[in-house]
Amino acid sequence: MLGLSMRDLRVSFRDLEKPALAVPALDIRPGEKVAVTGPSGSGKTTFINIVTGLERTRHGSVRWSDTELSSLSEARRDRWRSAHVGLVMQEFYLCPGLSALENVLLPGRLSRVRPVAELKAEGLRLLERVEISRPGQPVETMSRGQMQRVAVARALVTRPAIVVADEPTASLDADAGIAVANLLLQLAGEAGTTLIVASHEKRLIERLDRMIRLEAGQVTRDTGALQEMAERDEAF
Ligand SMILES: Nc1ncnc2c1ncn2[C@@H]1O[C@H](COP(=O)(O)OP(=O)(O)OP(=O)(O)O)[C@@H](O)[C@H]1O
Repeated sequence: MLGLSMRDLRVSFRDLEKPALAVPALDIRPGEKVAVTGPSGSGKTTFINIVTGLERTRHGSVRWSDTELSSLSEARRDRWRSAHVGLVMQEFYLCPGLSALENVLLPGRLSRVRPVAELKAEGLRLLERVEISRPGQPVETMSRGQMQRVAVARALVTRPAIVVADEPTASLDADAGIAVANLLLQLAGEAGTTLIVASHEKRLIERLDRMIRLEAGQVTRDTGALQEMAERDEAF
């Protein structure tokens, strides 16, 4: 179980007057399910890239339990990510020419975190759970909803402590989007995974424990923090 502690984070890009993301302090508990929302350009993808180590932290601290991401080289961040993070992106990033099962097994095979036979059994189990009945079907012949369900199975196959999804329902129609969201929440819930989802989808957001809203790179609302404040006030 991994929790996040972010302090004094600032992400700036060249030609941008203000930081794309500025977060003085933010904590996410192990196993917490968090939505990150906000208008276009508010910093959601930047947030996702920082917490997964896809983007290097140059200013401030981003710590997942004992691992300080800002002090790791790119190669070490890549290794840490393949051991601990399952990713679901808007554009699935599946490999055409490979079957659903082969796609699901790919990140696990590369990171070698589990023996191949175990990985394959887990891959088949997850594909069944996401209702993919033909594991041998080439992914390029699947519907978009099916492709995203394969991507969900792939994100979970190594039993990562953290699952991060960037707009996982955005390129799907409403029904397929809800089906994917349900599966993501269900499977992450069963595994006790810390879940961070950037999304505009109201029906997804309202089912998570907490909502962090970003505007122009700043946290303008944090329902988790509000809840904690209310609990503290009650204790007085
Ligand atoms: N590599 C980069 N170079 C320069 N500016 C960048 C870069 N990446 C992001 N930005 C800028 O940082 C800001 C935040 O972008 P980000 O992609 O995080 O927003 P977002 O909330 O995910 O938006 P959307 O909902 O449209 O995907 C934007 O102003 C964007 O143009």
